[in-house]
Amino acid sequence: MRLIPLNNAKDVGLWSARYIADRINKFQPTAERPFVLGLPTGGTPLATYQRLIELYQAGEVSFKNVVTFNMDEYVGMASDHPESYRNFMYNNFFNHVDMQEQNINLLDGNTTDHEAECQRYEDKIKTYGRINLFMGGVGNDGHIAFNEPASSLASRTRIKTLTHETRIANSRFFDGDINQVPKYSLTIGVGTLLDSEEVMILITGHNKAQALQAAVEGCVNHLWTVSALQLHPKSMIICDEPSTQELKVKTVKYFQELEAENITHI
Ligand SMILES: N[C@@H]1[C@@H](O)[C@H](O)[C@@H](COP(=O)(O)O)O[C@@H]1O
Repeated sequence: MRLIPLNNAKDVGLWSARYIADRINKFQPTAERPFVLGLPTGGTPLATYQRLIELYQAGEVSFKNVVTFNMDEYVGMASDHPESYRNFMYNNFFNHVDMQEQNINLLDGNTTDHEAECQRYEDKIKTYGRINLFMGGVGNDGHIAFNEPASSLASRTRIKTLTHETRIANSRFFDGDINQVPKYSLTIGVGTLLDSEEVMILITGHNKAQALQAAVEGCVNHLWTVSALQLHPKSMIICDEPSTQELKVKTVKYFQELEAENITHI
């Protein structure tokens, strides 16, 4: 695992956007051979999306031959609801770059057959071989996508019940009213994420400090699904200073020194 400790959330956005743009450009995607990018929602990746839009406007990257798969979606929320993850993605990213509509993949949380919808998603990913780079965030309780504590680390795309803690955390997007937060989601599984060629997780803010510690210093454990990154051959966490509060000074120093020496360490 590579850990990139940066100063603040803005730097996390700048660094991660530059990394994504460089990966796309190096890949030289074409219509026949697109770059496949996994994407999250949430407050954390907003700075990354903003910076990616700026890079696109500056002509430094194009998304014309990029295919995207989003991590998750609420169940039973109208697709035009301002807080649906579909809307979030169009408002904060897709509408501002040259993504092609047919290259955008989102889970449909309004289907009557959740199992078939999740299988469709898994099958669609397989038609591209695998996801080249999956970007993600993390919940306060260490969940990736909506893989809540005690999710199987071999799980695939499926319906999940959201924990009370996650619903409280996400109620900030619903006028602080937990009753408006959906109870279920469709989410890629931990196994789906681990199948990607590369995984990049963004972690910012002191409220994510325990999750970061579990991911880096803890054992692989289904109670902190982000810890499954330790099983991935090419995973990376980009974090800010407040989120490192629970890490040992020695741990942070170790990773800072690796980055200073520019060693790509996995
Ligand atoms: N399903 C999403 C996750 O993908 C996201 O990582 C998490 C943290 O979001 P934020 O970045 O807003 O803290 O929120 C939700 O639970």
